Amino acid sequence: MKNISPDFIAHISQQLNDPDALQALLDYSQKPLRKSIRINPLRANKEVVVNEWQQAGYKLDPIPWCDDGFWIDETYKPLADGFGKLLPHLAGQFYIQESSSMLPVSALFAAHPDPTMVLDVAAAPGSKTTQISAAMNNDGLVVANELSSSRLKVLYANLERTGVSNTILCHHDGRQFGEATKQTFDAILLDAPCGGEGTVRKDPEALSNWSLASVLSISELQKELIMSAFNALKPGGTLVYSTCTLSKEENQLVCQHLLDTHSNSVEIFPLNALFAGADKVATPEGYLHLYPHLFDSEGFFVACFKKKPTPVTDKFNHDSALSSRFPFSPLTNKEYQELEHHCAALGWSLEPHKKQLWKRDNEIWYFPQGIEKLIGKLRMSRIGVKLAESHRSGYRLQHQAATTFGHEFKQQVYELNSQQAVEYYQGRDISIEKSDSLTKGEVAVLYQGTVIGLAKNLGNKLKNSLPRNLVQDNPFATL
Ligand SMILES: C[S@@+](CC[C@H](N)C(=O)[O-])C[C@H]1O[C@@H](n2cnc3c(N)ncnc32)[C@H](O)[C@@H]1O
Repeated sequence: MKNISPDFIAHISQQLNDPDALQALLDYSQKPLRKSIRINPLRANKEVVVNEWQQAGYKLDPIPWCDDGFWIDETYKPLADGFGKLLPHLAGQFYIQESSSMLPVSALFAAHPDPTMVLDVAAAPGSKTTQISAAMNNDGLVVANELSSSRLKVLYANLERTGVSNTILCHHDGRQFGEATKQTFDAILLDAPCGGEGTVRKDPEALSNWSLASVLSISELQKELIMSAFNALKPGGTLVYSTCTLSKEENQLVCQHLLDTHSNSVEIFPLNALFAGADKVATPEGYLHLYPHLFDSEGFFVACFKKKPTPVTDKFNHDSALSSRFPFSPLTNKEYQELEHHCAALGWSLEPHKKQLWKRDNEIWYFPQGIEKLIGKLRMSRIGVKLAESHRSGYRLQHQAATTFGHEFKQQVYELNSQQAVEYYQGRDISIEKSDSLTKGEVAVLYQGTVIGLAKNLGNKLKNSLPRNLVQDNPFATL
């Protein structure tokens, strides 16, 4: 039995104003949450992954608001705990993501189908950043920001695992963007820090210490964050505000604060028709307010706004730069040609990426398109993908070069079977039959057609090049 504070029940009962809905909410709060995944088109083919799950005895039910999202029907076979250690998950073929959490990004792309510069204000652990990058097919640029340093590391690990290459990681307070990068982004997601009232099915203690004082206090932060995000939006841009909480104080009233303050320049983009059945959870304003019992999910709130395309009077006069240091420079022609020559051994042409290659000391990096517009404005913790390091003996490709661009390699690729892939993730070398199609040196290793990393072909074995921090204790191959 979940421990739900009577103060919360009294508060939400007033807002719901419907005894049957309250009872349904309390009943569903006691039920375990059904699990869901989002297939990652950057690393996998949807049909192949769905087929794999079906072969393993699971039914996957499509989530109506996300083309790549599925609920896992465990009726016939319960899922093992820790299925994050499953090879296709380690390979980034899917992301374990609660169904309602897929909604904000769907709303953002419905309102703004082709953004080139996106800001994710509160991004860790990265379920929505990875969803955004997948929807952009890794093109354009996403600033993924997170205030907490420990959560920033998890965010980076998830971007790395899922083959995302178009992000800049930042570690700012989200309230700084409005001044540092005013009118810069086509689209902004503010998946705000919140009271988490909608998460009780997953976290039994989420509602045990509820207090109105803490709801009101966090709503002040949310108001500052939404105002800052709106200022960072280009005219004509789209802002999505979302939370996993239920009280109006953290949802509708935060949105109302934006509407009241910017009444001349903001309009609501209604979400009533976002997916079949959306009207069932739509508020009179056109926001979506999912109580857990309505779609058998977590509780969630999503609102979408457009900044009117007319010029707006801006109360800020100057961008207030958060950094001026940028220790990178573009590659010289000679450096580019040397690296191109090295990559040719893998049948990989760097030509399409030429303008996005930068260097710092002996490191070569691939940066997202549009980075120039942000240089000097933000302190960037990590940009794009580290491709290679130069050493006296020549270049050495890095793990992420393979996981991000490995699908472009035409030679020196080796498909591992399940047992070999398990050994690869355990950090072990892999014995192979001598292969005529491989020369000695760098090889990209694949699992189920997805490049999972690099190895060095020594003839009868592949020497493992998986970075130490990615080595796993108990990876497993079958569901
Ligand atoms: C709801 S979670 C974000 C979940 C994430 N969008 C996802 O889908 O994986 C909110 C995040 O906001 C971060 N946060 C809290 N205060 C912040 C602030 N002032 N600026 C930026 N991020 C903040 C928290 O550390 C937390 O990671």
